[in-house]
Amino acid sequence: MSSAPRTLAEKIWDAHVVRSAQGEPDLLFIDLHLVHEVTSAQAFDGLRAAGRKVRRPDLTLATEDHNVPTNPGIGPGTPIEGPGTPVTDPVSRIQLETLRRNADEFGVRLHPMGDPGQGIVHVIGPQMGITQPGMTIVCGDSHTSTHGAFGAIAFGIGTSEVEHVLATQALPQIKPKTMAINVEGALPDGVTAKDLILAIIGQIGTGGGQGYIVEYRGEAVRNLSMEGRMTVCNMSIEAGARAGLVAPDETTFEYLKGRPNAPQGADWDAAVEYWKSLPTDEGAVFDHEVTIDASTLSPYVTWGTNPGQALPLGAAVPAPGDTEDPNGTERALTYMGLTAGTPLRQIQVDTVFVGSCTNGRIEDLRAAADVIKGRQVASGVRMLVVPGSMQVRAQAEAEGLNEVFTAAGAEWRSAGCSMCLGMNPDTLKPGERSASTSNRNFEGRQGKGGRTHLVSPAVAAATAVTGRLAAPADL
Ligand SMILES: CC(C)[C@H](C(=O)O)[C@@H](O)C(=O)O
Ligand code: SF4
Repeated sequence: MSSAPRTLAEKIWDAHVVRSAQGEPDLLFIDLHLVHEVTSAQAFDGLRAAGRKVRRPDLTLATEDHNVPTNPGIGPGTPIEGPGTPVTDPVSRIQLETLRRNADEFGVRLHPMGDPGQGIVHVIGPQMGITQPGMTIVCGDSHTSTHGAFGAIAFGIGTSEVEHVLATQALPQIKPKTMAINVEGALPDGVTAKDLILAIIGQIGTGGGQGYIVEYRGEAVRNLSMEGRMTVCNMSIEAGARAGLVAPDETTFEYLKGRPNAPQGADWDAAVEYWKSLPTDEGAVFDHEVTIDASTLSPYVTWGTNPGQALPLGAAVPAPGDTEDPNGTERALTYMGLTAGTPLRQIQVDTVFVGSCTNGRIEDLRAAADVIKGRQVASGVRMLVVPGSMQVRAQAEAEGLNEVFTAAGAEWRSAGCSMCLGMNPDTLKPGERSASTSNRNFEGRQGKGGRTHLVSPAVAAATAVTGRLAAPADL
């Protein structure tokens, strides 16, 4: 092996190449394959048709997340069909039934709706300690980049690739280029990981990461919790990046230690020693570098229909002529029903959603609860708080956060993707406007005709109180 300095991404990549040939993609070994109901059915069909088995069921984990309703009463044994099922949409039911049949037939572990281990695929991996530094992780889901927060190469794949990984536990991949995003200085008080990633995408654009694995570096990133790092890595894909990662450090080890699937005893010590060898070497060269001054940031919100259309909350809706893409801005403003020059703080919402794989973890719920505690959701506003997993839900309940939310007039729900996207009953009606802690504000994302402003959990909670886009400092 060469002794030239390497980046974190290059080290993980090199350690997983099982076959490399000039002019061909590398064949990578995959350490963890996550599966959900939306992108797996055809892959299992393909295996069945070819008479193949799942090569490594021990490295494969499935959950139900996109199609599950989040009615408060859902628990172990809640049926997905028959009288009394909360699953009313036939397509959702078929997808859930199919995943259950496939998991059973192919011997894949599955956390079904209502199971205490169930949750959004990108929330349960980390919470189980199954997501670890140095790994290669794939899932038929673009936000697989979330797991990069642990110093893993984690990326979304298509359904034919899902089939390939199920059959072989390997995947041919062209090596992406490397980019460093250096976030220097400290985030000011009240500025969160979500604001940081919205600011980054606002700066580099939704195509800015295309062709790259991004490593987030610098003081502000080092100071983020694991939850915050997951929020940042989660949205790498919204900047077009193949993956996003953060070097493992004491924060990572502290988070993992003692989790059910984390190594133990001597194995733990050996793992930590290996993980400590992963960070980018002094002198390693990235193909591209971007520097962000954290101290200049403030709470960010989106005004348009892609995550790059983000501005500080103190700004106003831009005029088409003031942007690089006047036509795109014009179209976004029309869809969003906004007028150029309107201060963002004057935008009124009728729905607030706290949840998703971006901001549905315990720390996110704590941040929202902190703001809403002792206050009331504004009249005419509906606030949904949806834990990213049943375990997050249980923990939040143990901390009394559910009572904080319900006392404020918010709805406390069961775990799932929920209003992040319109694949389950939690949707916006045409023309409704949300402040949402999720990651995509595309046209129709939260329901046909729905309008989405992406925000942090703290901004979501403050917005619920005032009924207009607001930060906690405004209350
Ligand atoms: C349904 C799934 C394929 C999709 C994705 O890949 O990201 C979804 O999770 C999303 O967030 O849009
Ligand atoms: S929470 Fe949203 S972004 Fe995350 S996996 Fe579900 S639908 Fe995709």
